[in-house]
Amino acid sequence: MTMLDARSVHYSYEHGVQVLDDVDLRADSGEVVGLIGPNGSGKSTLIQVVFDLLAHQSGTLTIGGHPHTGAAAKHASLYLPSDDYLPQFLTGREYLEMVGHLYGIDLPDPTELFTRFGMQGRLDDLVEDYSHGMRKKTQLISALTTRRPLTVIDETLNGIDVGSLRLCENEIGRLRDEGGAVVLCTHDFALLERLADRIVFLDLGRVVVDAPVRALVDRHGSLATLVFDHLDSAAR
Ligand SMILES: Nc1ncnc2c1ncn2[C@@H]1O[C@H](COP(=O)(O)OP(=O)(O)OP(=O)(O)O)[C@@H](O)[C@H]1O
Repeated sequence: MTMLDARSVHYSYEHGVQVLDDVDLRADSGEVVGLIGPNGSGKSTLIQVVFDLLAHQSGTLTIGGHPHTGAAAKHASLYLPSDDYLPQFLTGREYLEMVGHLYGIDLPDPTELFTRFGMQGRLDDLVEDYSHGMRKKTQLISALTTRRPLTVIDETLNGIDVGSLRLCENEIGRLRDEGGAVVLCTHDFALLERLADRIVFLDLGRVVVDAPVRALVDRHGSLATLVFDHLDSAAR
């Protein structure tokens, strides 16, 4: 089933420059899609349009078959932003409970995940005392406990230690194996070669590649080479 279906999306910020130009982004159940592109290519803008954080201007967007602006779409999806913002006045446990309330679900006890992510004993500390990496990991734990049909992770994996990254890879793989759709926006191409099924490569607000990872690696040798070749090419 197609969990995310964004078609012909255009977006311009107020100054009028077009940032997204006829962009399609699809993610199916049981699929990890890697969203890549140079700085400023429009990845975060696209994700924010998908999550109705920026008002959609043209194109069609559905999540789980529902219009992306409606409650059913919002209930089916979770977005982890690139920043590490969490409410400072809550503990990690309270934050996760709040996320559970927002979705109307009882989340499993996060103690074990906190321990596995190297944060044992910190669940009842205020978020304001967490390091940057701990905040990122708390955001990730919210995704791993709410287990929405669509999870979009915008550079949330940057800045976490290598052991936690390994754990995340395994857990995102498990989400996918259980039928979840995951969109992973990252500059970590090695991670995507290990984890992603398909790559969507945005450049200057347009999709320049949408293909299975295996085929791309077979053709170019690596995702990095694919990107370098494109950036050096006259086609740009
Ligand atoms: N709030 C805003 N107002 C005006 N222009 C913006 C705004 N946010 C982003 N842009 C512009 O939109 C373009 C796309 O930015 P966006 O953040 O979507 O790119 P990105 O691919 O996510 O980049 P990065 O890899 O650096 O995170 C850039 O030219 C950026 O300057």
